Amino acid sequence: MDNKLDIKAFLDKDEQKDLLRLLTAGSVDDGKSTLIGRLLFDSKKLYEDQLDALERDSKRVGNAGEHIDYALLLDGLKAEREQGITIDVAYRYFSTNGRKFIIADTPGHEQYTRNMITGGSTANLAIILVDARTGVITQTRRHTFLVSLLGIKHVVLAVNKMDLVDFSEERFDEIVSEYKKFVEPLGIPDVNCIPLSALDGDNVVDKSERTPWYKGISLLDFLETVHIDNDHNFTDFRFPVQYVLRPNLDFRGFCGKVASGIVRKGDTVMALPSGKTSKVKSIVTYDGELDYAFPPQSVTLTLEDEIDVSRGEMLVHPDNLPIVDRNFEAMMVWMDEEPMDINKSFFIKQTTNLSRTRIDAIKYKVDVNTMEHLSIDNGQLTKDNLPLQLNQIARVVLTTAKELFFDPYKKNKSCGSFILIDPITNNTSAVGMIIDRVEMKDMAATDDIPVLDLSKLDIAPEHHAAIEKVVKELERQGLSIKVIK
Ligand SMILES: Nc1nc2c(ncn2[C@@H]2O[C@H](COP(=O)(O)OP(=O)(O)OP(=O)(O)O)[C@@H](O)[C@H]2O)c(=O)[nH]1
Repeated sequence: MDNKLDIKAFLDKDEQKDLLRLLTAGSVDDGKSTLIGRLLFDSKKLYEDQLDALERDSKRVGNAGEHIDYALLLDGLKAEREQGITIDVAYRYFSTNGRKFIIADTPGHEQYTRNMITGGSTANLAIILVDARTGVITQTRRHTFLVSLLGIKHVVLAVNKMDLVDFSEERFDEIVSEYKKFVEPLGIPDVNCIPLSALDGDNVVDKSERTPWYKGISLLDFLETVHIDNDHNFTDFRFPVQYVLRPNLDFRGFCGKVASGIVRKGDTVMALPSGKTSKVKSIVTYDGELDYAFPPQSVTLTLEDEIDVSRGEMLVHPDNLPIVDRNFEAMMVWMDEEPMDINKSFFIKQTTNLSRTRIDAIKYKVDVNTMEHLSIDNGQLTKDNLPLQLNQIARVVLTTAKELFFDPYKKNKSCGSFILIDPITNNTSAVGMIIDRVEMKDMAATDDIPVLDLSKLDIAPEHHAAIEKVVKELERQGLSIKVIK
């Protein structure tokens, strides 16, 4: 049997490959488990005893008739779910010649929204499954909305069970056009639709002869080649200090993970909030010194001057500053069984910074199934407006006790996200994605970026470049404006 894993060769080669993190979402019975099982099986990442057990169990309890029931590979997870023991995200690992993959397999039901948020928080790509017979349904919309909220840039709509609609091109086109209509306003940059049969393996690893009208590539080919390097922010250098290393009086190093941007030896850096500047003397790692570092490398920076920087503070380039503020608006997902108590103060953790915070207002809640905004009276909770419950999403205004150094999430995931921690139970109460500081409210939200239409202004075209420069500067400060020429 050639599906056996050669552990030694696998480990030797595996280290150097690049990693794609993906999230799978679909509703019950769309075939998610079968698809993941098929990917593991066809990419030859199963042990021989697993294969024997799979064949045996398929005959005994499988749901796939004469076929091997690939979903049985994932049954451990299912059993847990049915018994309600854990509702955690299951992570699965496989690799091909080209890439390593980590699949976050999240349950599809609305009650598991928080699991999807957890599983998707680091994902590069989301596979959203639909059954070709039923097409786009409420869950498809909800999952796609959450994916857009998490800023996942690549989506594959996997139209599964094409064998049950005779591999009909018309049916596929119908589903794709309905999906595209709904997905376009969400602004996900890369959306791909693939007709599949997870059960028979069509277009999963190899292109299928049964869909000659489909001109794209197979799912695995796509996963192996999708370009994700540009998804990182290499522009805005942010170095949240994790701790200060001072083994003796001659050495003071600032340890942390490069959250975004690139830092080079000799760069002038500014410490926030003090505003003091110095030059990077060395970039030290466990494996030796580096000339430059980029995300997500963990490094220790030493500076030429003795400036005071402590844990939770940040090193940045002085000509490219984050927003420094105590107020901001964010989209927030409630993660706690305990509903939100608006009178309570929470801990907020954003990068390595920890502060106290209170929730000033809920601007609106989002109905995750219809994406409708459910407005709240004047931003305040009233007795008719129940506070946020588990899995609910809202646009909120927060005020923190200390200044935070942040970017809008759209621009910088690591510095634009935070969690709220309940100070009494220590539970993670909520996760949030920062939209902008409060003064610029309504400016950078996905649904209401202001538009500057140059063609409507009485300004000579030779001055447009100057205007664009101003707009770029505003963008750098976190204010998004769309310019139309
Ligand atoms: N005909 C056909 N059946 C499929 C296909 N993919 C999955 N199935 C069947 O659909 C049923 C559900 O598949 P699963 O993989 O268990 O679905 P799931 O989405 O993981 O379901 P949950 O884990 O319960 O959410 C099983 O009987 C599968 O054999 C397909 O491409 N074609």
